[in-house]
Amino acid sequence: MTAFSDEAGGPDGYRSGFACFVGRPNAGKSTLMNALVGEKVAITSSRPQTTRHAIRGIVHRDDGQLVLVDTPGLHRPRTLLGQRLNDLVRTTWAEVDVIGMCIPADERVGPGDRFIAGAIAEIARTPKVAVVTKIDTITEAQLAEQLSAVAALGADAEIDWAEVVPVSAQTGAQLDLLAGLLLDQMPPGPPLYPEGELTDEPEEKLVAELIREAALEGVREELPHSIAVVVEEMIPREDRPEDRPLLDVHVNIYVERDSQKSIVIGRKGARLREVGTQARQHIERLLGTPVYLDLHVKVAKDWQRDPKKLGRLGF
Ligand SMILES: Nc1nc2c(ncn2[C@@H]2O[C@H](COP(=O)(O)OP(=O)(O)OP(=O)(O)O)[C@@H](O)[C@H]2O)c(=O)[nH]1
Repeated sequence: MTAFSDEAGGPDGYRSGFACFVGRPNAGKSTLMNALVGEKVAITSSRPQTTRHAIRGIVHRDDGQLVLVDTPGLHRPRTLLGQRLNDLVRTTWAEVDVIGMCIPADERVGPGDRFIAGAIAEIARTPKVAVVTKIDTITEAQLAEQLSAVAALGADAEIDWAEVVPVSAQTGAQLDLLAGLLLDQMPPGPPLYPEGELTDEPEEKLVAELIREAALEGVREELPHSIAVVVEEMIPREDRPEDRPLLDVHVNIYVERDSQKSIVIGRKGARLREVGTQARQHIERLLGTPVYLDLHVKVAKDWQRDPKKLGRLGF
């Protein structure tokens, strides 16, 4: 008997993978994730990113590792960026190993829940667990009723719930059970995040994309493909109080010509400031942390035609 299985390279019976929680506003997602992880983990204080998703926290157990990732909310998309964010939400859903849908015990199942159930139903291959939250607020009889409403919600959306689990993040009831059931949906494998190991490049690409979108907004005609965005550095600001982290994000925006540089910067820098404000909000939403965004506009002459420059710009 060896301590590690051959195929997976992890300890025997050990599972690991990604989970995300969805649910309408106020469903108790954040409270649940914090309770599962045990303590508030600011994304900047531990940034073991190997996916492009913001990691909310990691549940370490003897039998496995559960990585909880954050998704921004699904919106009615009004802009291209909004559309992007929705795509991002769906991409996250499709890439995790299990989706937990939170439904509060103390509110009737409604249109908001049906909208989300319909959307996750489209992610056909990913197992879905229904989590009835805040059960400390209701009686057993009410819980029984809510459980049948949740079963009906699944049936209507053609979701086959892998599990339906009532929990309370407040009292801690059934949290351990939930973690175990989520872990059951994970593939066998070694821990995904050995402590201290970081590779956050893919996340930086995503941040770069958000900035590029914001920079192109309104000037797409003038500089269709002439903008490249490179995130030079993302580092947590030192000497910040633990509950008030700040992530410094240093970014270069490359254009091909001086004339394009002035377009991006705008009159007295007004446009660039606007781009920064807009992009920062989206980045903060994505990463779940306050961000200081430092944007510089540089000219890389004809970068689109220069293979060396293209390489440096990440193409
Ligand atoms: N009694 C009780 N209240 C809870 C529980 N979990 C969450 N709440 C409360 O429900 C409210 C919403 O919880 P959140 O965790 O912020 O919900 P959310 O789904 O993350 O909300 P959004 O960020 O708006 O999407 C908060 O006031 C919580 O304190 C629980 O288990 N029991």
